[in-house]
Amino acid sequence: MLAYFGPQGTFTEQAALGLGASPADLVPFDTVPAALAATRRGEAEAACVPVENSVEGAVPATMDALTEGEPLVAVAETVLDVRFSVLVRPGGGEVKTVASHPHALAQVRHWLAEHLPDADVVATTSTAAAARAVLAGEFDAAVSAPVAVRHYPLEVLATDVADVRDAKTRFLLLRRPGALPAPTGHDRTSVVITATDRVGALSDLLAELALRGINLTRIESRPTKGRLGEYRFYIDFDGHVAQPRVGDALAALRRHCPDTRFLGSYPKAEAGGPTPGDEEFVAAAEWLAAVREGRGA
Ligand SMILES: O=C(O)C(=O)C[C@]1(C(=O)O)C=C[C@@H](O)C=C1
Repeated sequence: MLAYFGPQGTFTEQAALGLGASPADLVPFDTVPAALAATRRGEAEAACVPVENSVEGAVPATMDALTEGEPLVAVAETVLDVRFSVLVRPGGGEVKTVASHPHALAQVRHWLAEHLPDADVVATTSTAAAARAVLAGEFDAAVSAPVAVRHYPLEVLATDVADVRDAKTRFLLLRRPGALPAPTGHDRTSVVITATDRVGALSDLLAELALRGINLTRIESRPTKGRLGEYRFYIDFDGHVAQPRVGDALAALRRHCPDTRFLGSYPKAEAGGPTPGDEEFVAAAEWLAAVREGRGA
């Protein structure tokens, strides 16, 4: 069973299918924490959840759920283009209320102001939950994934709705810790670190990556929910932990901050340049071994 952030017809369902899940294996959960909890309990083999959007940024529910509870690690990612359809009940009258996931609403703010200026905007747990609620008569219109209309007998009021062209959302496939995906040469590593409160703490962490020629691809912070001013940093960087330079960097991060959680090394969805090779790291380790054994200098 593969858990995903549902119900049927979410972007996340499409992401899970794009990652090779078979439709018969997919089981929807109404929230990201619920999909991850089913995976932690072993009821689901893996969970597919949204992690960040190019317009609205990180999905806080996913970030928090990744640090609360037993560790899960990402084994794959995928990126989807995000454009919405606005769905209404067939023959439905005036649109007085429009519903969707907060991330979706944030991506169509201008469109709503122009086309449905008088409608009340209501947040739902997901874009597909909004479509389901429109069908049930709770709201008049839903901002949904285009595929939602295949699952819910609604009418399409508008297609291709997006304030920002080329908006994209990134999704992760997460499992309980186990064998890591093999390095491909185009990988990403994710960690979450609770930085200690001292001068230069974050700069020291980032320097460990820079010193080893590792490209930082994302950094986000979330409060620890403990003391005001105490943060967790979600850091993504190029490379796979199996590579000497990346493994070295990860150990250094862990030395700085014992509260470091590994969130996975997995192939990148979008091809970038290959991660720099590790030849000089391997050569230096061999040289050091020789020095220690009295074979070299
Ligand atoms: O509600 C959905 O359809 C989702 O899969 C969630 C989500 C998100 O969390 O950003 C995914 C893609 C879109 O950016 C809007 C909503």
